Amino acid sequence: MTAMVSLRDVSKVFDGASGPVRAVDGVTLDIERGDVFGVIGYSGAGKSTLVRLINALETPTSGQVVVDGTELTGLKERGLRPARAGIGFIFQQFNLLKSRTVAANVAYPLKVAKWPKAKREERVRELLEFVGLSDKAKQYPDQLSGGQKQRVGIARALATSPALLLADEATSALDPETTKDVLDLLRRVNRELGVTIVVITHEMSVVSYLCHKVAVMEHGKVVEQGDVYRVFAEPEQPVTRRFIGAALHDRPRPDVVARLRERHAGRIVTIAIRESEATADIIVTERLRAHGIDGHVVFGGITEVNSRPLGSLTFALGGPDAAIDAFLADLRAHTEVVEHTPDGDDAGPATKEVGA
Ligand SMILES: Nc1ncnc2c1ncn2[C@@H]1O[C@H](COP(=O)(O)OP(=O)(O)OP(=O)(O)O)[C@@H](O)[C@H]1O
Repeated sequence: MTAMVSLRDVSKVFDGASGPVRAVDGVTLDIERGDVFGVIGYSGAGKSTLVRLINALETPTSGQVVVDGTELTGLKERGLRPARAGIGFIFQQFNLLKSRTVAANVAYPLKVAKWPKAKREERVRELLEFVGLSDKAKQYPDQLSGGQKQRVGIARALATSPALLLADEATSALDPETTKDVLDLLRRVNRELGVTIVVITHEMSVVSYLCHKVAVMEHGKVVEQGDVYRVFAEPEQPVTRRFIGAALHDRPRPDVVARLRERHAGRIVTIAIRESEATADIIVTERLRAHGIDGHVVFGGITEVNSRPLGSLTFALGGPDAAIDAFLADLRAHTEVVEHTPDGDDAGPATKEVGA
């Protein structure tokens, strides 16, 4: 089966005030059917332009864009219309019609598509039930909370049963609790309705909660892409590491290490917890006992990335140095271990096999 979205060496150049701007620069990627695909990057990285190329609101300067088997490149306005109709869109600012009720907002694309009234009403009922807003049908957008407005936005985007849903910063205007509700709804859209979702975001937490795959953008280029867990566990690019550092608060920063050292006697060591070491706490506890040394957790956390555990735990270790060295060598055969020494971080011998 072909990919839902396929970009081949796609570039978009705008005429900026001070010369041409390569908003998207030679991007090649495939978004498979049924995936939730995240596109992450800082402001100006080219994310919005990339989505606008996928839904044919922009035409590429060069390269090829294929959506659901249709090559968009070269199509005229009339040819683009059916392609756009197969794509749902949700926005940061919801873009609801204030003067119309919730039901009328959801019905709007069906009206445009000339559905008969009775069919429209039935579909709206079904959609409002799916997003949990059946009781709000007659209310107006201003009477709803941000999360409820985005639910209406999602219902409206799904009205004509698109195979692809594009979400551009869809949760950026929401608080964390509401964000989680909306992300849970998007998960259901993907799992229960089989809709492929492309999520544009600057928040790594959104990617780790919702996405299967991720592409990291910087200066118009995709600098890294792949399985979300792999990218989180083994980031290759500095920009990716910065995003992950902001999402995982489990690795102590230098100032935190300095405070830990003041508070705790012994050697301070951070141990990575990966899915391959799902029982890492047991391994650590067992090895501590086997080597006859003391250790207690002083910092860290384990989070879920794509529903799999990832994080790290920092220990203060006490006992004879030789025993601690043997313990660290032992653990390094299983996972990444960093010792925070007064001279800086020591990741151990370069030949260690990380995550083996
Ligand atoms: N119509 C346009 N004309 C000129 N320059 C543009 C146009 N649209 C985007 N750009 C420029 O292209 C670059 C990428 O913009 P884009 O909006 O795609 O980035 P982004 O990653 O979505 O950022 P943000 O999250 O701030 O929207 C920016 O430098 C932007 O100024």
